[in-house]
Amino acid sequence: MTDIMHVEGLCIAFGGLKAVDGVSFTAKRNKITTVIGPNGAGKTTLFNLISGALKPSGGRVIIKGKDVTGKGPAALQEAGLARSFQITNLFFEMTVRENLRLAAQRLEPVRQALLPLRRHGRAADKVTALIERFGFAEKAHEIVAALSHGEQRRLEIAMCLASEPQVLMLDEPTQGMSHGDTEDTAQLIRSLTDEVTILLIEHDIGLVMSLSDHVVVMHQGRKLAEGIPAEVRADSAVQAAYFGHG
Ligand SMILES: Nc1ncnc2c1ncn2[C@@H]1O[C@H](COP(=O)(O)OP(=O)(O)OP(=O)(O)O)[C@@H](O)[C@H]1O
Repeated sequence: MTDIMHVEGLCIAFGGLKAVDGVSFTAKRNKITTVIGPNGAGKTTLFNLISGALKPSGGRVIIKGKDVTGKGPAALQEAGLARSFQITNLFFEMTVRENLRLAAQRLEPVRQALLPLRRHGRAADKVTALIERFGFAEKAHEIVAALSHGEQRRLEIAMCLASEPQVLMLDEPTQGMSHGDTEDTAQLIRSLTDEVTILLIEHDIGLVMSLSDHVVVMHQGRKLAEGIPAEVRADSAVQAAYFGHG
């Protein structure tokens, strides 16, 4: 089965404002689906509905055939969903390795949590693999506060992967990064699709075009268009609403 997540007719209103108004799309396994749209289009609210931070007033979220609509973040994590929160999940006074070790703790049996951290085992192996993959070998023992902003953002993504999710939601993962860091992070995100399905919010249109397999365009709470990057870019309604010309 290539579909891993179905979003069906999600809705929520704040007062009279329909922030997300009947949005549906499907995320394909091991692909990158990117949600774009002008400021206030409803992208973050859509992510909040999918990740369980907000309960929709209508519609459903199905992950691997299971209805997870309105379930809390813990149940969604159980269903295989992880969301990066722009470095707010990091412990700044702990080292890179310690942060990853905490994030990977979920892989250990519950009784293990009561014992001192083990040097070997599934969680420890995962941490070592992530340090390697994310290029932190030389910084594993540095405290997070000493890392650059780009490194902190990358560590946050690595932390999300530590619990071995199947769907990873990233909200503007390269925001505030230098050009070089953006390129490296884009390459890294692309490489992650061999193990995870990615759902992205991104404003940098160059990145959207080069990174996405599928693009969902939102405008005023609704889905305006979807398709492969070249298709949505050529769509006249998208050009008028998003690129500012038609
Ligand atoms: N908790 C809330 N209460 C009231 N209105 C809200 C709330 N959250 C979002 N909104 C409104 O819903 C609309 C959609 O906001 P949202 O943040 O989802 O848009 P966005 O596409 O993510 O925008 P941006 O690109 O600027 O982050 C906006 O008009 C916003 O003001």
